[in-house]
Amino acid sequence: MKRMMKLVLASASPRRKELLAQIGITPFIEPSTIVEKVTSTVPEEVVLELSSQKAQDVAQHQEAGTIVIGADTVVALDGQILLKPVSHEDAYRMLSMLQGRNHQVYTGVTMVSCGQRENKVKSFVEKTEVTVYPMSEEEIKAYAFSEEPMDKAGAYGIQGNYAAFVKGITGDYNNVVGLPVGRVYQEMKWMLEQEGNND
Ligand SMILES: Cc1cn([C@H]2C[C@H](O)[C@@H](COP(=O)(O)OP(=O)(O)OP(=O)(O)O)O2)c(=O)[nH]c1=O
Repeated sequence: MKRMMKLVLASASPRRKELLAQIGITPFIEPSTIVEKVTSTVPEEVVLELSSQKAQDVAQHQEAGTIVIGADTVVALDGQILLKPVSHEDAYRMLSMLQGRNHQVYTGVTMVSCGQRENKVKSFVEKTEVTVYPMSEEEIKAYAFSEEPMDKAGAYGIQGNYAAFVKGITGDYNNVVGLPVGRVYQEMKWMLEQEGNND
């Protein structure tokens, strides 16, 4: 990327930080403190709203020349949103619904480029289809009552033990883990090029 700028990741998710590190980007970490509120029940709209709230919240305190990235990931089954489980029983319920079926993972990303006078904002949604093998009662219970599901949308981590149950995916794997880094890089490059052209 041609210009030096400060990058802030408005996220407490260690996975998002690691995915950026994988492509050589070391962001400052400033998780947003907003109380997440949504006006929609459509997965694509929900992740856009939440990613925007997180990025805008953190962008308020930044100096010009900073880019803030906010992201939000949900799992959707037949259009119904599955967020993070609130308990192991809740994880068990979600995992029972997902086994033997296809579902979608949506990550919304909002990038705010902080300027002297105004901020520029770019948002997008990335979708990945995931097919899950049938799971036995014992497998669902063992996984649901492990620590892995608790901080993850849909109660699973494709990057962890749940890989044993993933038959296939269509789309970006990193999107399921919480950040479609390829698209983030491309969109950020485009954003900086546009700003360079306007200088
Ligand atoms: C489906 C799936 C989700 N996840 C994670 C990615 C996200 O961290 C989490 C969804 O929660 P989010 O609310 O998107 O993010 P977060 O609370 O972890 O972090 P922050 O709000 O501060 O940005 O689920 C996996 O790690 N693996 C998976 O396979």
